[in-house]
Amino acid sequence: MATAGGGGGAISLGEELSACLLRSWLWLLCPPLSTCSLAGIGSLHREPGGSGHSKQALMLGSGRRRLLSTLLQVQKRPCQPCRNMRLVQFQAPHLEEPHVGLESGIGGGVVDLNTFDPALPKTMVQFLERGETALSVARRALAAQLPLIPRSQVTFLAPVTRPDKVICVGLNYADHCQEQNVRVPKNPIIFSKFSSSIVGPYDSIILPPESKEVDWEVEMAVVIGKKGKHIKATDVMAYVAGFTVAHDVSARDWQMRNGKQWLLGKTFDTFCPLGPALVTKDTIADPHNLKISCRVNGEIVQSSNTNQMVFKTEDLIAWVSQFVTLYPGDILLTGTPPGVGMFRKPPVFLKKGDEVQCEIEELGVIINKVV
Ligand SMILES: O=C([O-])CC(=O)C(=O)O
Repeated sequence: MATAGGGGGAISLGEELSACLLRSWLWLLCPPLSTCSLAGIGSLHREPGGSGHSKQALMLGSGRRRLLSTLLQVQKRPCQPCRNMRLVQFQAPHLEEPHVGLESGIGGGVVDLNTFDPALPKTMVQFLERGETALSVARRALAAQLPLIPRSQVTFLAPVTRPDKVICVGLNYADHCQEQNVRVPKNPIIFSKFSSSIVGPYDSIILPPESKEVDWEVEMAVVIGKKGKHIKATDVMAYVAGFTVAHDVSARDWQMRNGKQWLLGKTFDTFCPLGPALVTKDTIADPHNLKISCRVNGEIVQSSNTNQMVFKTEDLIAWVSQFVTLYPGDILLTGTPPGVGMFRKPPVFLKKGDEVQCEIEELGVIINKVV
């Protein structure tokens, strides 16, 4: 599993891409080895005659050995899906203010897009407002041999801060409806969080003294890329910038008070960790077929797939945009799978010292300590 920290080496994103291309090439030559991390290949290289894999390594011809050596020089840590475009907002000690960047794969270092092109805006909302112009700069940066800022020097902010809206969807997994004995809704159930609840992917969740029942909810979030109203389901993807991981932290006691308006229970400060990256839609194979999970103190509490969503991104955005204009940077949380604390027997709630990891395949993992 990907980790939040992990040292970024002094390699460039271009080199990392080359490693991926070389690895694909290696797959053609030697399929079983290509599924190992490059670090793994390193150990195969050093330990001939050990495991079955090592024997395979020994059997390689000189051409393949040269290829392996090249790979080892290029990168010695696992190569995560590095063709994703992973837009981030980050801060680093040498910067006066946060910048927009590219995360070089899950757990990798960061390319500073504002250094690559000083004309680019420094916030994601403004970056998205520039549309294709900004995205094409990011694409050029992805393809270039740019230096990476090591991950150890980077503080990640949420990929979007202060959007116009954070829209949420309730009861969007049939089995989450089942665990609370309610019917699957006929139309999406929409509520919201204030944007002040957004925090970064590794920031703390602050337990409010006003609540005794704070619960977890992993969710996939959609990030809007273009202004739109009355968007047809068939046109929705043209309005989507990409996807990220969200945690819809929920104070159950307050969710059910206040005339049963969910807002207060959902919008305490720090109740919307997001990130680490906005993965652009064109670089994800299928956002509606991704494993999604939540761990509390290392133990899996939610485990599902986004293919279980009742209403998919197209239906949700078509529905919501009947009522409100969507703007670049708006966030839509798409609902949580079963396994929340409130419906356990007995119920379980978050307490100080807990650590929650929300993970979605291809998108990444956010890790938030409860304080
Ligand atoms: O269970 C809730 O509180 C509703 C909700 O946010 C969801 O289903 O994702």
